Amino acid sequence: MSFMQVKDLKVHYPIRGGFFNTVVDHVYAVDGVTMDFERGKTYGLVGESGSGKSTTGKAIIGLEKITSGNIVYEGQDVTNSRRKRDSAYNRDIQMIFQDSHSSMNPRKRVLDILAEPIRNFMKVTPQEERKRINELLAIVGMSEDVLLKYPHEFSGGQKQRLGIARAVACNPKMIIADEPVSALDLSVQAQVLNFMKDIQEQYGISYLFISHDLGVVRHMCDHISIMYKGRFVETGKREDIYTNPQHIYTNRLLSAIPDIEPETRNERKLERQRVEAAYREEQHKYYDKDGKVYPLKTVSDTHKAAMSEDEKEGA
Ligand SMILES: Nc1ncnc2c1ncn2[C@@H]1O[C@H](COP(=O)(O)OP(=O)(O)OP(=O)(O)O)[C@@H](O)[C@H]1O
Repeated sequence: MSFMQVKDLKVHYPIRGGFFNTVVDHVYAVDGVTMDFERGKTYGLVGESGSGKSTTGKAIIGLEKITSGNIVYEGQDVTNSRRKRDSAYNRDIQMIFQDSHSSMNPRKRVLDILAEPIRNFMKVTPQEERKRINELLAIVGMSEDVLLKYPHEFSGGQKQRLGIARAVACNPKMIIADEPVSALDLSVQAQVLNFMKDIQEQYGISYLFISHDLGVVRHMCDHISIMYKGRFVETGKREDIYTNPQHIYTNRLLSAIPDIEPETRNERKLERQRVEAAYREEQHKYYDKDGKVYPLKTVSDTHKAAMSEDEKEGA
């Protein structure tokens, strides 16, 4: 049963121009997308750069103005109340970004970064606030020493964990994760993704997981929409998207995933080496009109050979 629906969401940015700076056109960044979110599940939003994924996430949380469409949360239309600072919706729906560093105030210590959402949304005593901060530290597996540190003192993976701790501070129902691991090394990516999954299992959080990478999404998502130029070209369960993609664009994204099975990877590597070797060899050959092969060393040799053939013909 879904707890939140996004219906026919559109975000169009006006393009201004001309002498009077009037609206001459629009960027149709999001052009009519519909989504259903279920408790404890992960909804993947995948597409190439510029397809409208981030704008969708930001529009849902209230960081972008919606042109038309609706967001219904637990039966209430919240389309216009998303920007109210203290609304239940804003407490329940949180967002984490690719670059957690720039989403944290560099002049604030971890203590204040974690305390901020608690003060905004929980209305608790200072003792309760401190208790919650300690709980958050336990969730991310960090000691109290980190509380007096600043964001720049942490590695990328640690910062992303802190970003997640901040997002879960007020027991959200859903986290919108916009490319949460794409700035991290591969090994750290896996740690952060597993951490997100653990939190989901423990607290029943739903994710809207935004990524350009179908390989990463495969590990995380139950349901996936493929976005292209502001629209969904395909939506379905994870298994269906991976085993039976319907749209050519989905196929293209799938073919970009490096294979993770070691044997297949090895076979692919050998095949690639064979193709590359054959290609290199071809580059050093010149075929005349009758299919006779001449060895060539450089590209200019190719021209010379071709020219001499022409000269011969002209003679
Ligand atoms: N404030 C804005 N004004 C005008 N156009 C914008 C604005 N923000 C985004 N766009 C355009 O909207 C389209 C969708 O951008 P968006 O950032 O949502 O894509 P994306 O799929 O998240 O890509 P990326 O992964 O590169 O962020 C792009 O063409 C982008 O240039």
